Amino acid sequence: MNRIEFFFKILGAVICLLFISKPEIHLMVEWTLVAVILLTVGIPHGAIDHLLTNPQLERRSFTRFLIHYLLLIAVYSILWYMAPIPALAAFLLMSAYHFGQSHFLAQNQPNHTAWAVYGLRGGYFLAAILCGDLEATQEILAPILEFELSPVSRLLLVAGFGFISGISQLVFGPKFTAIQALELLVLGPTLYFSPLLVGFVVYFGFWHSLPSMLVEYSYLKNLPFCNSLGKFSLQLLPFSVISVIGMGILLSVGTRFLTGQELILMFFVIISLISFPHILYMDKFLKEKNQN
Ligand SMILES: CC1=C(/C=C/C(C)=C/C=C/C(C)=C/C=C/C=C(C)/C=C/C=C(C)/C=C/C2=C(C)CCCC2(C)C)C(C)(C)CCC1
Repeated sequence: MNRIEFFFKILGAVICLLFISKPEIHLMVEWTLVAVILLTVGIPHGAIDHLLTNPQLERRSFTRFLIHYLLLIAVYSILWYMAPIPALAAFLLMSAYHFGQSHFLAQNQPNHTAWAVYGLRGGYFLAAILCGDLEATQEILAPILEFELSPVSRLLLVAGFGFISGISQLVFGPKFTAIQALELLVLGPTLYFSPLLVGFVVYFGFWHSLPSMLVEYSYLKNLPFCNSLGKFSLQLLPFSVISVIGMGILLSVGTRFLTGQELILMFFVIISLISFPHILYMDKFLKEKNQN
């Protein structure tokens, strides 16, 4: 594991432990953490999908890429509008796969079983984040979905996911690394006991976005316009800024009509919209460049 990645994963674990041991930490600190991680790695890691498709895109192919990207966002927005529960289910399933994928960035995985191994691994960590602070998850989802889960069943659900995820890797590969075993045994419970947004943003930032961004950098760093960290960061900027401005406008319109919890749901819906094309492009990129 890269030293930068290692440092931020340790930092992430420390942040979670701090919030677990001092639940009275002010909500403002939690939101600042969310904002900092999203703005520095969360949003930018998806903002160079065009370069991953083809670093030397000509004008025509770039326009085709943009239209395709925006069409996918539009189709998924319609699904959210017409059928929010299936849209949510699709979001959870694709997030599980996408998050799981980033636990295997350095390993080759035979294609026909990869979806199960990735989906179960990401599903385990997502389940730990969502079930660990179920009250907060329920509050956010309340405008579209009401559900109950007893404390025992949530624990069984998360443990079951973790167990099947471990078994699936033992059966289908790739070979377990010490880090992966540690993540299954230590990261899962840590996320389970963390407050919802802290667990989510730490995992999303340091276990998904940062490692993905490092893979993107190592792919692009031989090209003249990306051959230093400064130039790479410049490439991340345009679409990150456009996305942040777009999200800001939508959320500030939302503040006029929506309650606090509804706004948080709206925020996740917006994230799901930009994540849909990103997940497809990233999957293609990783399969071609990294994972066979
Ligand atoms: C390129 C481009 C662009 C940009 C892009 C970007 C910037 C992207 C990004 C991307 C991204 C940034 C992605 C992300 C992803 C994420 C995810 C995948 C997530 C998931 C999550 C979840 C799953 C959640 C869950 C939950 C919680 C946590 C709580 C509450 C409840 C719920 C369930 C919601 C634009 C559009 C401008 C234009 C065109 C081109």
